[in-house]
Amino acid sequence: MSAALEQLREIAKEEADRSADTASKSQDMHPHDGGSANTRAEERASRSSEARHFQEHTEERGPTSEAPTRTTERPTSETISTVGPETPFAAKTIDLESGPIRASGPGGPPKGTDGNGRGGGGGNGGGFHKRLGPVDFSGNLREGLAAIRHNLMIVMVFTCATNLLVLAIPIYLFQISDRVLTSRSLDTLWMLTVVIVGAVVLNAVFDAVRRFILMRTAVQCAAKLGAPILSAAARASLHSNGKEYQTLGDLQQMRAFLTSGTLLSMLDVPFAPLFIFGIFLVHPHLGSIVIITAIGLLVIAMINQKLTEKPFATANLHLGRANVHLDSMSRNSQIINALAMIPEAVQIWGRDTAASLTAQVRAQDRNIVAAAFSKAFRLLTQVAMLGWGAYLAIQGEITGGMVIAASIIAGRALQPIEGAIEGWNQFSLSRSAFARISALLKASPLNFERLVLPNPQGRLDVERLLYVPEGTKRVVLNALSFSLKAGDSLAIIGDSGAGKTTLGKMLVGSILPTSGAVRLDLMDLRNWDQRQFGLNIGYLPQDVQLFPGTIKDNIARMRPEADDGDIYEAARLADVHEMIASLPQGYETIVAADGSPLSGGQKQRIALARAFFGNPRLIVLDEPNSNLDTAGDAALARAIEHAKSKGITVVTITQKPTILGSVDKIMVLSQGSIALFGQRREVLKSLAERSKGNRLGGQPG
Ligand SMILES: Nc1ncnc2c1ncn2[C@@H]1O[C@H](COP(=O)(O)OP(=O)(O)OP(=O)(O)O)[C@@H](O)[C@H]1O
Repeated sequence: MSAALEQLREIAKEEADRSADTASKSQDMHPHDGGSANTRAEERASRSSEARHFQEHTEERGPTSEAPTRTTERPTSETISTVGPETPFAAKTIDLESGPIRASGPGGPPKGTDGNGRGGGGGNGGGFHKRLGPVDFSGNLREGLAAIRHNLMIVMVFTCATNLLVLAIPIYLFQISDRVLTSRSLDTLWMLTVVIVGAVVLNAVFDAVRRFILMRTAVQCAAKLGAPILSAAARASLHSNGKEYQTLGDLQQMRAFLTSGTLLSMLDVPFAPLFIFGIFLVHPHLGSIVIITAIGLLVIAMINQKLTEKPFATANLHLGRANVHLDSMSRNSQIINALAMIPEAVQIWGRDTAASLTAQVRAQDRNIVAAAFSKAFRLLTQVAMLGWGAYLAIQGEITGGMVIAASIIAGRALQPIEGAIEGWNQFSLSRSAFARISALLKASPLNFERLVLPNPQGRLDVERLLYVPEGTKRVVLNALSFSLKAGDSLAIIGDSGAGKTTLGKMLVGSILPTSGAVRLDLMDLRNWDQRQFGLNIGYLPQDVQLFPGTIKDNIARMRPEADDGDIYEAARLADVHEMIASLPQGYETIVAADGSPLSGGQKQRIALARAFFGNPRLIVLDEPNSNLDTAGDAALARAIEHAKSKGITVVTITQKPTILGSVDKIMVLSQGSIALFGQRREVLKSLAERSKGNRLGGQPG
């Protein structure tokens, strides 16, 4: 056991002596206090017999390494909790009394409920939270798709018009060479010219209109799906390393595709057969030349796709790594500068960037060669069309005007085919991007609307909690079971790596157990409406991060509609008002992403106020005093007292013994299992006895 625990045992011993003293004094002082004195004596007797039983039980079982098993048994005051594998302490639940509680008192909703189903900030344990409106990401996706489809249909009408109008030029050329030049009629020339100019202008306008519509469609799509994607990604990242956030990049990819030339080419492709059919009507030989060219272009594109697929994938992989590294550099810029790590950091980024660029160059080289081939192939087609057309004209099978018109129409038929083929890669990337967006939005647990429950009172039940991180075989938390009544305060202590932080995260639902359950007011955290749950809890993580913004914003959890009174109340509850008042800009002090200009301890205390904001019913504080001085420690103790007086359930994870004086219960966690759990005095006494026993036995603690 660590020095910290040794220190704890000393405190425990002192506390045990003190309490024994007080008990005997109180007995002396109330010799005739019949009923209550007897009851207290009985209680003590029962506790000491329980302690003996605990000792015997421990000796019988000794340390075990049994695998965690699931049970439906609920912990009661008599329940003895599971013993963890090879724990230095035998496990014993000294006090797990906690009966079911009612969500609201008999006389209607408790204080703090406005009776209208609102409450937002938590209220005084009753009432219903304010809904933000139903979340329906699948609906958002459907709406986004419907908007795209609707706009694409309008664009298709304009595409149809532009494809017909594009025939104006070949028809003009055909008419000039075969009619105007032979008849030498200026009137016909004027009339034709006026009609064609009108057609060309109209064509340009229609083309612009369809581009306008596509551009707005892309914006509409991003506006409709951006927020749902970010919300769903934030939720999904709970189970991963945050890769879901990249789905926002997928939306960018989709947006780029919607405004790209590739989409326009694809919309034009259905008209290509019509043009080719027209050329066949002019002469089957010319039509065949166009068909052969289209097939040739397709073959070149397929070969290109095959040759560039791998290097493009490699380039993206390395680019992703370089970006991750860049992100980490920007977050750790201070340490990079302080430890003179800039050359190494740049070198790591440079290695991935160079690998990405090398692969890109390889892919682009092949792309350029393929593009040159298709361009040459298309130009040679024009030559073939004109040459073979001239031959056919000499043979008298077609006119000169027909040759020129067929050549222009061939160009128009091949252009979208070539564009679509060239952009196929972009199309397939966008299709995969859309599939990822769709999967993320449809599978998001935020879609499932939960029953709106009364705001919790703060009862916490942890049942057979097992946590084995994904991809590992390490049992971090092993069959933990305990209960806290609303308003209880618990300190979790234990060696470094015992699993305290992991348990804290599980109590606030930021990681989910492999099996077992954490229940707030009897409801499994997984079944709480997430917003309602978040509004009713407070959490101070070990690694405190503040958001860029004012202190006021940070305490109010960045809620723009937060009430000034609630912010002050949170600061007062966390005992930080005085500290904030001493800052030159007070609550309006702007905090940067790295927390400056606040010190580590000040940051921690602002985060404490954030945890208290909105009158939560459960607060989990992970090492809240790791950066605090004596004054900060005292303020924290007062904050816990405030919370107790407000009936807030507080769980404090700590390595420092100073906080123990302010809590009702203590849990000693060892190697992922509960070694001791119970009323503060009992646990401290037990620790003291153990320490004494170990000293007498000459064993190390
Ligand atoms: N995702 C994970 N993958 C693998 N191991 C993990 C994971 N999360 C936690 N652990 C391991 O579980 C153990 C408990 O970690 P945890 O952070 O909960 O300890 P702790 O008691 O809070 O320690 P400290 O007091 O030093 O903060 C550690 O050994 C840690 O390496």
